[in-house]
Amino acid sequence: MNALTLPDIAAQASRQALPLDWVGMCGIALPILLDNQRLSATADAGVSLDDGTARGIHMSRLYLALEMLDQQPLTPALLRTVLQRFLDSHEGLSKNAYLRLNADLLLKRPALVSPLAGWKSYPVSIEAQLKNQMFHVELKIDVAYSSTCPCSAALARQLIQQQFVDDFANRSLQHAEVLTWLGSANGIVATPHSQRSSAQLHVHLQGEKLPLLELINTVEAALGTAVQTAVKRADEQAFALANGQNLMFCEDAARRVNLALKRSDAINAFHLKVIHAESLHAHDAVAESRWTRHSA
Ligand SMILES: Nc1nc2c(ncn2[C@@H]2O[C@H](COP(=O)(O)OP(=O)(O)OP(=O)(O)O)[C@@H](O)[C@H]2O)c(=O)[nH]1
Repeated sequence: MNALTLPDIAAQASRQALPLDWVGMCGIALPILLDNQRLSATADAGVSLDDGTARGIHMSRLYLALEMLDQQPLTPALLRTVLQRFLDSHEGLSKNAYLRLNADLLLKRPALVSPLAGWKSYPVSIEAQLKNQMFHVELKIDVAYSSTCPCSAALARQLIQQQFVDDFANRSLQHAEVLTWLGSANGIVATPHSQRSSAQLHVHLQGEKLPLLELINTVEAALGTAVQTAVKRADEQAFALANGQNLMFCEDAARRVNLALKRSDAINAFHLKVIHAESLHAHDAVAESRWTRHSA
């Protein structure tokens, strides 16, 4: 069959002359090269349809422009090139172009004490747009960590003191006896609650890098008790100590991450949300913080 005989509905005039903000495809399977890894990603690719009289955009042209992404390491410059190709292939139809890539970054993380390591997955989303000829990139990353409630720790300590008074009242203290008591269930009659928590980062970037690893490391260092991978008992004990030295409310976590992100040159603005999935409640404790760099 001759290609010229194929009907082209997209080229027809629209019955309702109305521009659209975003038209494209969501969930396109795509391998991307990120931080020296080939990742299985999904892409949402779209353009604005500014010519309200045109029936449709040309989906295949967006789809084919994505081919560049499976051949070259992902950078802001490459994202911009892809978006420009979206617009070049829709001349007269579209002014704005959008691309969102979703993937799980896998990082090998060492154990705290033992010579072991394991893989940890970080959901990331990279959103780029070329809008009114302005290009910008945003990153979304989720970082899992552990948080122990400082209030619960103080309440537990009070109960342990009370137990000590009950067990040792009006007695002369013997070092060995106290040591044995400390190692018994009475020596830790109450434990503070801790929870798996999540820092959700939404970062507006500046510069020519996609600093995923740098951001994840910065946030994990600021929070202090990242979720672990391979764990032997020695690692679990080190983790218990780290948590005991790192008590935090969700407000503390949000402030720490805020201060750490502000120090990064790669960031122009951010919105962060920390979620402590409480074991005390069936609901979560949540704190959010926003910041924008004001250039001098
Ligand atoms: N615009 C549009 N296209 C759709 C939609 N759903 C499926 N498609 C199909 O996407 C396919 C690719 O469209 P085009 O990019 O215009 O394909 P083409 O006309 O062969 O390619 P060009 O010659 O480059 O325009 C067509 O077969 C459309 O039918 C939709 O909701 N909107």
